This record gives sequence, C-alpha cells and structure tokens, in this order.
Amino acid sequence: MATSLSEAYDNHLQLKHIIPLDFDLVHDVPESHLWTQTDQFPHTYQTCVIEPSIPIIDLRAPNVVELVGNACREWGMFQVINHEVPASLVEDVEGHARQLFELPAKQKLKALRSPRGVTGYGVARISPFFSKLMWHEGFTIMGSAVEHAKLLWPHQYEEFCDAVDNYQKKMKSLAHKIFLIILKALGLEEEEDDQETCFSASEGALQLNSYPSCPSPNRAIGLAPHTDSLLLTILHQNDVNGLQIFQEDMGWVSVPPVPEALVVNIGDLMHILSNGLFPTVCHRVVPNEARRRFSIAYFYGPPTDCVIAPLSKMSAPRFRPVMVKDYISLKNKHLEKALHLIRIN
Ligand SMILES: O=C(O)CCC(=O)C(=O)O
Ligand SMILES: [Fe+2]
Repeated sequence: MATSLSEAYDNHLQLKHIIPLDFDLVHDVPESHLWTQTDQFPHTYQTCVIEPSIPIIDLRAPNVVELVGNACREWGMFQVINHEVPASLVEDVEGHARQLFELPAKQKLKALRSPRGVTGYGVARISPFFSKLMWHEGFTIMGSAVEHAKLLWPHQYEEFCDAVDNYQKKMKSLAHKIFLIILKALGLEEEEDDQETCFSASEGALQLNSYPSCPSPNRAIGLAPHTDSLLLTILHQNDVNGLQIFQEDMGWVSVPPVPEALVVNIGDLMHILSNGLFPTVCHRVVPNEARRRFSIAYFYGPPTDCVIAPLSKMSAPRFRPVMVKDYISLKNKHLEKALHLIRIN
C-alpha cells in the first residue's frame, strides 16, 4: 500500500516533550529561547545591507518560463502575482489562522500534535536539531483538518475546515502549474520524462505559522535556518517582515511582503531533479518587536513512493535516485546533511 505524506513524516523525532511557550505570559526572552551567534552557526546573524530584490514574476507574462528559470537559477526563490488565487480566500485563511493562534494556550494544547503524529498544534518540526527553541508556534494540516479543528472549536469547526480545504485545492493546482513551468525552464516538455507520470499525483501539506511579537528580537529566532524538503513551497506572509534567505555572496536577504503576491521557493527534491542547477534555498524567519507575523506555507511534493533522480536529460547526475519517503526520513535524521548523503562525489 502506498505510504501517505503523514506516514512518511511520522518519525523518530521526539517532539512530544516540546510544547510551545505561552507567549502571552512572557515579557522577556527566557533562557530556553535565547539564541547567540554560535547557535546560528554556520550563518552569521547579520542581515545584508544592500537589500537586492528577489524577482516578482507575473504568471501571465509571455516570457514566464524564462523569468522563472532565471529566478530559480539565481535565487531558488521568487514571488508570483496574477496567480489566480482569490485574495478573499487568502485573507479568510489568514483570519482563521489568527483566530487559532489567539486562542488561550490551554485551548490550543487540546490540538497538540500527538507524540508520533505529524499534524496539529506544536513547535517547528526542526526544533529537536537545535539547542534553543524558536519564537514560533505552528499548526500542520495534511488532508482534512477536522480531527484537530473539532478539538479547538467543538461547535464551529466547519468554517475553518472549509477554508483550509479550498485553500489547499487552489494551492495544489497553482503548485502544479508552477512546477510545469519549472520543468519547461529545465528544457523538459510534458510527459517527456518517466518521472512525469509520478508527479501528476503530487500532493501537499499546509503549515500555519505564527511568530508572536518579541521583546528582544535580536536575541531570538522565529524559525531557524533550513531548506524545505519537497519540490516547492508556496507561501503567503502577512504584512510583517521577517522572512530572509541566505545567499553565499550577500548574507541574509529579506523577502519583503508584497500585497497579493505569493512567495515560491525551491525545495530539496527540485534541487535533485534539476541536478543541482536550481539551489534549494536556505531561509529563516527573524521575529518582530512590535507585531505578530503570520504565514501560510504549502509544501508540494510527489507521492512518497515516487523515486526522485536528476532528470534523465541531465548529463553527469550529481545525486543518486532516492524514494521520496526515504529522503524524508534522511532529512528527519540528518536535517541539512541529508542532501550530501545522496550526492555522488
Ligand atoms: O514564515 C515564513 O515566512 C517561512 C515559513 C517556513 O519557512 C516554513 O514553514 O518552512
Ligand atoms: Fe521553510
């Protein structure tokens, strides 16, 4: 039987002992959440001063394939406008996320992610890899959110579930559309590669993120540096700055919120497919002193039993083929070292 995304993510990470801080109760950053320069290793804390801008691409542009290809090669990230996801739907889901995270801590804990579970309320999945905790709380949805939503709002869960279902449908079709553009940018026409059949059944997961305002933002981190594991991520951020990407020659570059735009970033599996041509982008979130930041991330990936390898038209493959579920489990154990483990030297 095929493995679902949540089964693939069900792993040995011990998140059960980590419960998000009740941010309403703290007036200073506690020791458990205090990050120093060394915790940020290997990247410095410094933000890039020149602030170059990440491309904003109109999905209706006649040369969209070229624009997307350039952005993927140079940045591993871009923002899209004219993506046909109604602003009202995005606002609706953001409003529900806000309501969820503004519930009293005691209520949120009713939907706490179970010890071996993947979905529900909890800390960032990458938390066990770091000695300090993050200024963040999240809620993960894979498929239906009913089970956890009922625990939060026993009599009023339908609205939340309908909104996230609609959002996931829109995200899935947008992600597939962008994925096909990226394949074209790699010189691949539809159905040309064996892996294409596998991709047509690609699925996703939804992550609601909340970064409460932080009394001492320079001494805390919203989300520690990481790359996303799957093919690509589509992200909505509210109007509060915080997301940054790491570029070797520039340091940390901000990804400013652009009204109605969605951020797209390349994940590890896309990096493998492109044979390393498109970088999987290392990103982090810094907290804000005055305002709470929200984001909604949709992670798009192939079925977990699909085998991923550099596209056959690429010469001299730099990665060995890997089953999606095996890659997820490598990432769960080794985080950023996972890619190196499948690299051909
Ligand atoms: O909140 C953000 O801007 C980034 C979220 C993120 O990187 C993630 O959920 O993987
Ligand atoms: Fe991410």
